[in-house]
Amino acid sequence: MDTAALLATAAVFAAGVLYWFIWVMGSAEVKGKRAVDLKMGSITKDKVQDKYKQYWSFFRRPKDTVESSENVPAFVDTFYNLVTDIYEWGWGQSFHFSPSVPNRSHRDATRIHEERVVDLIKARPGHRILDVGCGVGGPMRAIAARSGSTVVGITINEYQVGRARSHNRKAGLDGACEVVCGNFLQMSFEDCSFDGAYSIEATCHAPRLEDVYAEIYRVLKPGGLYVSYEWVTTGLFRADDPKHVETIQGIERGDALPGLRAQDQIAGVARKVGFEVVEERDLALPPAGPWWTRLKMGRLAYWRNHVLVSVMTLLRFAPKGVVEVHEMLYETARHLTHGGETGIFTPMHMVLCRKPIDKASS
Ligand SMILES: C=C(CC[C@@H](C)[C@H]1CC[C@H]2C3=CC[C@H]4[C@H](C)[C@@H](O)CC[C@]4(C)[C@H]3CC[C@]12C)C(C)C
Ligand SMILES: C[S@@+](CC[C@H](N)C(=O)[O-])C[C@H]1O[C@@H](n2cnc3c(N)ncnc32)[C@H](O)[C@@H]1O
Repeated sequence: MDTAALLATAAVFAAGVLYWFIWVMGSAEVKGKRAVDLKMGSITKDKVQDKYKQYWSFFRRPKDTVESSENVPAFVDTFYNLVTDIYEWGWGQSFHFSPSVPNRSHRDATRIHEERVVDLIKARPGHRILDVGCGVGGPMRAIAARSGSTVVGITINEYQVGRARSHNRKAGLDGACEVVCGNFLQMSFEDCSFDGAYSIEATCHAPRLEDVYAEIYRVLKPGGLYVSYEWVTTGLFRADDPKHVETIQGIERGDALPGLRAQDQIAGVARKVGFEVVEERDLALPPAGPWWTRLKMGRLAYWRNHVLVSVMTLLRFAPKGVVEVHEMLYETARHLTHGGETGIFTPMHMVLCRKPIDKASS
């Protein structure tokens, strides 16, 4: 091949890559995602690698030390600085799973799973509802819109607060949705100040579940309902099966969890802090459609995203650590899928609780 032909081939190839790059970004924008905006939360380029290493060294430390429990909220905050943009970009504004629904889109299935909360806690106009661990507010907006209630969300991550407020404004729901930055283990809200509360796949980050449940109990009005979708191991999990252990530890490490609890512990914790348990059920069990199929179907997209984040890192649109964080999430998706397929793990063990009517705070 002579030089001219070589140059022409190279030019065609470069144009192809550029066209593909623009197409990927364009299609992501059409779906409402922000392909060019992988800033990694509030972390600057140079700090991403350090934070990422810090995150891993934390999760490799021996478990159950008092010191690590105290540090959990700070590391969870670091984790969300690392993953929030990728989550939003690759999953949407709701950071949770949902049972798949035949002939319905992921978006619909997500909304259905969120709106179920409205019926469970009987949220209605005039109510003030607490969203414990609100992320960037996908569930909050769906629940406020559906119920006519006012929803107040709390998240430990400052970056998510900004994202959630901006989404609330764009959705015209900033009058109905409020977002505060804080630790759900020590909330600044008044005793008995909420008519209802919910947490969607968030309390799994608490080192001791009783601490967050006790706080929710405190801020609920007597008679108020609280529902939680909990991440737990099921009765099928065998601690003496190395593959089970690898999967569960993979889920814990890749999702910043201090340790998954067993399904049969949840109601006991709720009762211990004073709640009446109204209902308890794994929403992932049949006839519910599998929640993990959405993760499985994304293999091609993961590869595309990997190329995209690599190119963006190369062009310095994204900080260095993004590629590694993306790889870590890919690995986590594998563990989550295995957890779902084997049935040893569920992200939607639902527990519905009531604060007894004759009790004031604590
Ligand atoms: C409740 C929690 C988060 C649950 C899920 C929202 C996220 C768990 C794993 C995440 C993802 C895994 C693979 C990513 C993929 C490699 C990337 O290309 C696009 C984004 C992913 C699909 C990402 C999206 C969010 C999750 C599904 C935990 C933290 C308690
Ligand atoms: C997986 S996300 C779920 C977000 C939201 N519920 C949703 O479904 O989109 C978990 C959320 O819990 C929040 N969180 C974890 N630990 C927290 C803590 N100690 N205090 C406040 N928020 C916390 C995280 O910041 C994040 O917003």
